[in-house]
Amino acid sequence: MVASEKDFENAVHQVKLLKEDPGNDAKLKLYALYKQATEGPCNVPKPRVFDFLGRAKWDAWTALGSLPKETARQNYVDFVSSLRPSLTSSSGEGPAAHRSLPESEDVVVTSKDSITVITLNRPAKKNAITYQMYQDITLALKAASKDNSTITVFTGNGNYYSSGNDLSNFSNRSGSLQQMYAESALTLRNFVDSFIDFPKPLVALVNGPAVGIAVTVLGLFDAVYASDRATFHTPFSSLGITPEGCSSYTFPKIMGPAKAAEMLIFGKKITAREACAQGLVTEVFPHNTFQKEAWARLTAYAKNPPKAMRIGKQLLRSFGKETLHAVNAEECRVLQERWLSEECVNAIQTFFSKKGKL
Ligand SMILES: CCCC/C=C/CC(=O)SCCNC(=O)CCNC(=O)[C@H](O)C(C)(C)COP(=O)(O)OP(=O)(O)OC[C@H]1O[C@@H](n2cnc3c(N)ncnc32)[C@H](O)[C@@H]1OP(=O)(O)O
Repeated sequence: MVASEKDFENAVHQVKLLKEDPGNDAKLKLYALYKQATEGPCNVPKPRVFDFLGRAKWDAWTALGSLPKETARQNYVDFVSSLRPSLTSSSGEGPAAHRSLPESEDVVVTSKDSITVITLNRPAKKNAITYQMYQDITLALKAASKDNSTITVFTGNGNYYSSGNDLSNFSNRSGSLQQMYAESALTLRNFVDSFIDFPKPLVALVNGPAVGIAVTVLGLFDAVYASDRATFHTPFSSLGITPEGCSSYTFPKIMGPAKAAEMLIFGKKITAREACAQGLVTEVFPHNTFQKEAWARLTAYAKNPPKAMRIGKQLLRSFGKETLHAVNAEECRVLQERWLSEECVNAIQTFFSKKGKL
C-alpha cells in the first residue's frame, strides 16, 4: 500500500511528538527522506567543509539519489512507525496509548465509577486551549477509547468551561508562518478527528461560559449538560476566522440554518437555556446543584451494559462519519488561510493590547 498525503503529514506530526531523541542517524534519515518526499532529489549546493551538520544532511539527502517522491514518502512513514516506542503516539497504538493518565497539568485525566473524566485545568486563563493541550486532549481521547471506562466526560476547572483557542498559540512558536499554520491546521484536524471517531458515549459538563472551539465540538458529543451560568459563544467573524469543529455541518443540522448562522457568522452569544431550546444542550441545571445532579445522572448511566451503549452510539453516528471527516478537512484548510489574513492578525493584536474582549 502507498502512503497517502495524510499518512505522511501524520508521520511528520508524530516526529514532533517524539519523547526521546532517536539519535543522529535516525534524525538524518528522517531529514533526508522528508526532503526527498517533498522536494525530490537534492537540489542545493554542497555546504562548506566546516559546516559539519549541513554537510551531514546534504550527504544523507544526496545519498537517496533519484528515489521517487512517493517511495521516499512511504519509507518515511514506515521509518516513523518503526520508531513508535519512543513516540507519544497519537495513533492510539503503542505503549503511550495505554497510559491511564497523560502527564499534563493543563489537561487532567481521572477515573471514577467507570467514567473517564478529562478536565481542562487552566483556570487562571479561563481554560484557554494551548497548542500542547490540543495534542494532550487528542491523546487523552485515544487512551479513553481503549480504557475500561463506559463513558467519557469532558469538563473545565474554575468558573469557565473554556475560552477556546489560546490566542497566543501563534505568537510563541518558532519556524516560518506558513509552516506554523500548516502544523496548526494538522493538529486541529487530528484533534477534531479524535472527537468524530470517539467510540464510547461522550458527555460534556459545561460548568461555565464556553467560547470558540470549546463550543463547536459540542456538536460531536452525545450529551451536553450545562450549568445555568454557561453561555455559548463563537465569535469567529470578529476574530477574522471561520467555523471549525465540524460546526459548519453539525450546527445547521442541530439548530437549523438560521440559528446556526446567528451563532457562527454573526457571533451571537446564547445562554444555556437558549442552547437547550436549540438542541445543542441536552439539559440545564441550576449552578448550585449542577455537579450533584449531573453526576447522579452520569453514575446511573455508566451502569448500563457498555457494549450496548457503544453499539448504540455506532448506529447513531457511524453513517455521517465520512462527511464529518470531509467537513473537518475543509474547515481546517480554510482556517489555515484565514490565520494569515489581516483581519485575523489585527483581531489577535487587539485582544492582547487589552482593547478587545468578547
Ligand atoms: C490551533 C487550533 C486553533 C483552533 C481555533 C479555534 C477558534 C476559537 O476558539 S475562537 C475563540 C478564541 N477565544 C477568544 O477570543 C476569547 C478571548 N478571551 C476573552 O475575550 C476574555 O478573556 C474572556 C471573555 C474569555 C474572559 O474575560 P475576563 O475579563 O473574565 O477574564 P480575562 O482577564 O480576560 O482572562 C483571564 C486571563 O486569561 C487570559 N485569556 C482568557 N482567554 C484567553 C484566550 N482565549 N487566549 C489567551 N488568553 C486568554 C487573559 O488574557 C487573562 O490573562 P492575564 O491574566 O495574563 O491578563
